[in-house]
Amino acid sequence: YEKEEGTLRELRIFLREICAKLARNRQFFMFTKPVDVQEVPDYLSIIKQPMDLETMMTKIDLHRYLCAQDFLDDVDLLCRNALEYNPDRDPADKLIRHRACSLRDTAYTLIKAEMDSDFEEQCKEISRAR
Ligand SMILES: CC(=O)c1nc(NC(=O)[C@H]2CNCCN2)sc1-c1cc(O)cc(O)c1
Repeated sequence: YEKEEGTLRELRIFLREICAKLARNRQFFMFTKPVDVQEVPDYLSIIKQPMDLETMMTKIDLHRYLCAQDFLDDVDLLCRNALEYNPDRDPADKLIRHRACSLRDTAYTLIKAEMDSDFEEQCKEISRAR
């Protein structure tokens, strides 16, 4: 059991570094904090499950991610929300869609490049057993 806790601790350290790296990228500034409903009043009428990088960092500390794919599921949600809220040919919409896709691709590439595949397998095994 202690070994499992060690594995999950290592996963949290790894995910914090990935999340911090994404949040440092100025291209992703609009995804770093929850959408401000003062600025974007109709947001919650369109997007039912908001997600952002600050919320994801908090979820790491709350032990809500038991494997890297759980984290990437929230990256996918963040990206889908941006595509849904910004569907038009309007250049502002296109730019936000492009940035959202770039964030998603960057997250997958960083994790695949820096994560041991059998480490992720161990995490998934722990996740399945709980
Ligand atoms: C994150 C997101 O999906 C988002 N989308 C926007 N879209 C628009 O403003 C498009 C919508 N169609 C008409 C032309 N404007 S603004 C915005 C946003 C940006 C921030 O800097 C902070 C924040 O909280 C939210």
